[in-house]
Amino acid sequence: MIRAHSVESVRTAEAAAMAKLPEGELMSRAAHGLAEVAAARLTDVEGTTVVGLVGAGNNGGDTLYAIAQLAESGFASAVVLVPSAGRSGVHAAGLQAAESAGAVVHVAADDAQDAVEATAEADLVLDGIVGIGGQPGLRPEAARLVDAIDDDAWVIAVDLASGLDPAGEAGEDDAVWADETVTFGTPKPVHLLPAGEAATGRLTVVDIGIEVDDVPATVERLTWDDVARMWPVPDRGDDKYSRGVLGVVAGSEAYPGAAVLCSTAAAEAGVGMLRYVGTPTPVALVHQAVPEAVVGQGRVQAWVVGPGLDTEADTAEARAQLAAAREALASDLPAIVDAGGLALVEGRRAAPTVLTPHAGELARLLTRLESAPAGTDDRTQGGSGAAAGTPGAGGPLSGPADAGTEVTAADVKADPLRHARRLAALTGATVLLKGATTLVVTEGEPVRSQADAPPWLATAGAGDVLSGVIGSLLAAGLSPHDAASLGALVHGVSADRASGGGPLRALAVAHGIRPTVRDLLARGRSAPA
Ligand SMILES: NC(=O)C1=CN([C@@H]2O[C@H](COP(=O)(O)OP(=O)(O)OC[C@H]3O[C@@H](n4cnc5c(N)ncnc54)[C@H](O)[C@@H]3O)[C@@H](O)[C@H]2O)[C@@H](O)CC1
Ligand SMILES: [K+]
Repeated sequence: MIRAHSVESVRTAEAAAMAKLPEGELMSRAAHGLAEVAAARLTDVEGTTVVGLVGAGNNGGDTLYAIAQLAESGFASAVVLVPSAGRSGVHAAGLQAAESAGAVVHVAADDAQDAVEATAEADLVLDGIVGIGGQPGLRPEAARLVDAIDDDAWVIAVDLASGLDPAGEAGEDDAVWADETVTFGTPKPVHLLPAGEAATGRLTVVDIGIEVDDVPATVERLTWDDVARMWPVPDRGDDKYSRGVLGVVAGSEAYPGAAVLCSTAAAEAGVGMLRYVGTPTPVALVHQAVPEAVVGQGRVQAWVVGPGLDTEADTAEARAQLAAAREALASDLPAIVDAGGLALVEGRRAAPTVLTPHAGELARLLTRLESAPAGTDDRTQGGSGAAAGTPGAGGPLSGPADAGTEVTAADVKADPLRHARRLAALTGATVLLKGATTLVVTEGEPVRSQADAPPWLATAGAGDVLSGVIGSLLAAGLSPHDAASLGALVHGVSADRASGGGPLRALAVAHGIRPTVRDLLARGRSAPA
């Protein structure tokens, strides 16, 4: 698991480490690690010239010491001092070290053109304008230099790409776009969240000796090695019932394929037994594709409600299926609710719940639930009461200003984490927000952020497959938070393997789940203890 810590936690851990170490030791370790990565990349890109863009804080200090080391190693090295105060505005000892080692110093405030040219000529750029002390956005003097960076240059962000919000909450267009980020001690939230991940590029963490193992993370990412630890593996005493029976209420005459995709994925994920509830056409198709499925209601341990469900259909069979969906939602069993099922969500369920909207569905659901007058839904039923009867309240970022106003898909895309948190606060559910980076948000837990899938996965039916995988994990007893994030990981890896760099079909992703889980489990068995 990759764990990212808040700026506040990092500063506390740094202060504790600094108290035990000689002055300057942490910065020296950071700069040394940074210089080693920079030297390796200069060799990779057959470059000879490196320039460090140096801001006013310790991020600039790291950069100055790294440039000093690179200059001593024989690379043509320069620094561009960004602050308007020039030499007196940057880390003094770092500047002295860089100059003594032979680095050329350009002061942007004294000769802007000279600074721009030096930046444009570099094969490798170290972005040391701001780190965790930075406000989002770039000031004009910094932006001018960043614009001058050659398209072919390799850009290493020091700690984080300058201009990004270190917390990864606010999106920011005006930021450095790095090929790689070298961070210190632990990843920061910005590195793993949609607002910053793309501009972060490849992430390397340099160990500088700060202790964060016991500090709660703000953002987490499951990795391949977590699968063996978390996946429900049967033992000799298990039978199909003890392993988990999943009920699937999915598909319709209009969208029969969703039932096939969801049920196939659940079977591929190794569910103990599958009960399918649907209308005649999807029933016939599920029989063919998943002969082990049992049709009709019965005892289950968890439900999938909604893929391909047509809430407008008005035949007797469709009404019966819809009644089964409502019954499942009203039950005290874990449920994952997707697509058509989201229209049936009225507020809090008492039981563990995963909601899996895309941006448009999240927007519609928030708009509907937040505009519902207090007391008209079952929001108070068995919940913790944090948001009971008070639409929009309770979440750290949701407030009265948000309540009752229409939310659009564009709003959600611009600020996905905040909106996912709002829905989690409102429903008490785990919210899995689909996107290039999938967010899994549960109140009181670190956000899980998964980016395992190729863009080819943006294809019809992919969500039906995901809900089948997550449903099988809920039926096996995983928590909604673990089921959603582990499901997203395995779904993404299966998609990556099935794609192999080319087009992808949802059915191929579903059929890839079984070998993907097998290989990830085998990887866990062969990993050193
Ligand atoms: N504290 C420590 O012991 C360590 C800190 N390290 C480095 O120190 C960094 C944090 O240092 P600081 O707290 O000095 O903060 P920063 O270096 O991130 O920068 C803060 C300075 O930048 C200015 N600034 C803020 N936003 C700006 C913007 N948008 N554009 C231009 N200037 C802006 C502020 O006026 C302030 O002077 C970390 O990111 C890391 O690189 C490392 O050396 C490891 C050890
Ligand atoms: K930086």
